[in-house]
Amino acid sequence: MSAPQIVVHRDKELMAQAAAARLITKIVDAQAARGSASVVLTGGRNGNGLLAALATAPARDAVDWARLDLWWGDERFLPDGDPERNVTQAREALLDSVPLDPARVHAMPPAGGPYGNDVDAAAEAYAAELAAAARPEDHGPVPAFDVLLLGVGPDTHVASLFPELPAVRETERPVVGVRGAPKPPPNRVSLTLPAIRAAREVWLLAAGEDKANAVALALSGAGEIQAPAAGAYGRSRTLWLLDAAAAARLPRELYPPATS
Ligand SMILES: O=C1O[C@H](COP(=O)(O)O)[C@@H](O)[C@H](O)[C@H]1O
Repeated sequence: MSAPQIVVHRDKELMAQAAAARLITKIVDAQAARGSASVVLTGGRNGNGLLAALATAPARDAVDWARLDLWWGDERFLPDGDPERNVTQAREALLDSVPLDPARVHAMPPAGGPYGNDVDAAAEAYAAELAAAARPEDHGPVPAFDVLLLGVGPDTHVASLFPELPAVRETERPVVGVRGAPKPPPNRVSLTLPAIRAAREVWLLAAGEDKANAVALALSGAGEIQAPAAGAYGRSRTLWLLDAAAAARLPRELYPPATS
């Protein structure tokens, strides 16, 4: 478990640009060290903002896109191509404009696809895909992702792990089907906290005043069942990337005065 580090930027645009620059460096370093890199994407406003910033970042061509595995932390269980699917939004923000290897883009199964409307079967299939990619040195059923991105919801949810719902209590399976999510759509597929914690680095993104209470709660000792974001951490690093509005209710002593 790594203790959270907090970085606060002036506004959400700067936060997205700085996070994109940080991610480029991390991917390039991982590719230099291990030949390829793996990143878990998130949906939501801040995750898509980061991808859009990456699409226009001057250094984006430093990444060898063909040697990058992309996974998702969660997906809205909707038909393929639905505009509300996280993968659809990621394609629009970035993925369609870079030369990825399609075999390394690991989207979660859609509703109405090979698993029909069975969200549990879709979750099991994604768990099997992750297990097939895990190497012995990863010591678990999922790869040791280089970076796992998470948006933080106003209710402290991360991926599709919502406060008090069964998915956030899961301690064995790496991927679960979610029903009855309080944010539409109700059916989702999500990595669980154990799978999230397999990542080398977990980066949590939050911008805007509607996230201020969630950020303060998660970073002030709340339990992960009540505040799922509090249970999201990486093996070697946990980074909270915030804008000033989202950090507004954090005790000032929790982060250095830097912020640009
Ligand atoms: O529905 C979802 O919401 C969260 C947070 O989204 P935001 O727009 O409030 O930042 C997101 O992280 C998750 O991937 C997505 O499915």
